[in-house]
Amino acid sequence: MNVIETQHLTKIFKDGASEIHALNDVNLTIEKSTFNAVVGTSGSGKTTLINMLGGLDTPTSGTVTIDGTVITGMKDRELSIFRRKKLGIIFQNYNLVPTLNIYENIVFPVDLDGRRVDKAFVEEVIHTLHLKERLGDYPYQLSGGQQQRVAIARALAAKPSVILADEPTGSLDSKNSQNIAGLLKECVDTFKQTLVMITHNLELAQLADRVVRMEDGRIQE
Ligand SMILES: Nc1ncnc2c1ncn2[C@@H]1O[C@H](COP(=O)(O)OP(=O)(O)OP(=O)(O)O)[C@@H](O)[C@H]1O
Repeated sequence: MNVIETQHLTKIFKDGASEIHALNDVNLTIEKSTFNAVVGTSGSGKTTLINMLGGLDTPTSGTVTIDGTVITGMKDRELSIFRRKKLGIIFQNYNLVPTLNIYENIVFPVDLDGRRVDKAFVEEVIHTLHLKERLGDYPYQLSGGQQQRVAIARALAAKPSVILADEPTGSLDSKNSQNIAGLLKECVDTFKQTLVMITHNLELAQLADRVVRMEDGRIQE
């Protein structure tokens, strides 16, 4: 079953008189419960693609379907509810809530949705991400790498069917990157989640079931 599908997905950025074709007629299907790495040179369209899959930006043309629902053209409110229920997005800038402590940040999306937190699972995530000692702290007290780990924990805690990640281990050392990639892989296998992760790290890409290679806004598998 395909959990993600794009049809003729195109994004053109206008820059003065010139146009940048960041995505060029991308037709991508991603199967449920798979780990997908997106690789490609700088400027090839990876972040633009992830933003479109997460409904964070609107395509110039084409559509995105997630779990059978066409999200393209959805109203903002509808889209943010859909996103909260179905998607875990790990941003490059962590977007933690400054007035909530680390634990509250991690369970925030689940709380917002009025769902029960799976405490045992959240504890495992916290343990793997080495956040146990920091749960009562506030985001400003954490380093960039620690904040990144909180953002990953937050995305996983809600057990979304799709996890979108843009360089989730970008500011971490190689051992921590491997551990976190291992945890993400475990989530894919255990909870049948689907992961689409941009990475420049070829070691991490090797853990993936599929490597999607982008070049000039197109997929070159
Ligand atoms: N908001 C924007 N306005 C104008 N051009 C943009 C915008 N966002 C992206 N672009 C352009 O679209 C192209 C694709 O950018 P994108 O960020 O998707 O690449 P990327 O593969 O993620 O690169 P990197 O690996 O460096 O993060 C680039 O040429 C970029 O300059």
